[in-house]
Amino acid sequence: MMSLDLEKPTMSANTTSNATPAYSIDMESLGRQNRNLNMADEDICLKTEHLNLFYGQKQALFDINMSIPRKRVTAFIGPSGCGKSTLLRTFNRMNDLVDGCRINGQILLDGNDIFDRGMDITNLRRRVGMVFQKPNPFPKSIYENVAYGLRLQGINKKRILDEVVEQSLKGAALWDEVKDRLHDSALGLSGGQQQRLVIARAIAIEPEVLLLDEPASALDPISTLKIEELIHELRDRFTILIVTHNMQQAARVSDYTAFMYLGKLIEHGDTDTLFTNPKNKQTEDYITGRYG
Ligand SMILES: Nc1ncnc2c1ncn2[C@@H]1O[C@H](COP(=O)(O)OP(=O)(O)OP(=O)(O)O)[C@@H](O)[C@H]1O
Repeated sequence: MMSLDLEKPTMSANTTSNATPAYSIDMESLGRQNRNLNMADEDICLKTEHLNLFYGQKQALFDINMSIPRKRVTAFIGPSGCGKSTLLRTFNRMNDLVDGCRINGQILLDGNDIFDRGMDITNLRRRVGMVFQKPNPFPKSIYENVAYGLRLQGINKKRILDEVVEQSLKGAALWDEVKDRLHDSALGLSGGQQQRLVIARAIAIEPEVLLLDEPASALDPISTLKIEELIHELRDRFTILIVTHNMQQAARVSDYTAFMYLGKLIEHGDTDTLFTNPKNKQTEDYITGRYG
């Protein structure tokens, strides 16, 4: 069982410059296991190369170069406005929908540039699913929410839909709670259930990558815990990228963590090392609560 300490991370009282930093995250108490990961051994799913992003005149991302390993959980942390959500949204080209947004550089998904002219955006978004902060089920039944992506692909056979709906709801740890009311409106579910439904809808079409933009920040602590447990269960099937304001959550759920500051990627490494032995002073200042 993971720790349920979901409050804002405790900030360090020990901020004198020469003292041993008192890290605000106690990795041992989080109950996570050190997985001894090494980026050099990983199979890379996504890679950014010299990625810059501008909203009009304002540059929001600066020369981001990072490799994201397949079937691992990567957390993005950093102070408000540092570009976490912006970066997350570039991976399925959601920023294309923002007026005046301009991008240069590359993002490679399985080695292919997602900005290539030949890239089919609908197919990209099928391969790279996204879940937002606020649960957004469609005003349809629970069943139809999960079946939605398959129906879009022209799959209407009841036997197949039934099977995928059941497997996806089980995969999202929601089946037991809804199996007797699959044809009721999804809007009647609690916020936490709605968020798991949205995750079921996302995984029903078997994406390679799941982008989670603060998926638990609108939820109560118990629902938050369920989402975190779900991320643990899904990590073997999908490459998961999660933006979170909560450092403890990042430390609990992720294999790798990326720390961003003012639109730059400051440090990216395995979560155990980043939270216990950061290489960069700015990362250390952030995780010891000196700013943010
Ligand atoms: N649609 C937009 N148009 C113009 N500027 C934007 C837009 N979206 C974000 N920005 C700006 O880009 C910068 C990065 O914002 P972003 O939301 O990516 O940061 P964040 O780290 O996710 O912040 P938070 O933790 O507060 O959600 C901010 O300065 C923000 O004001």
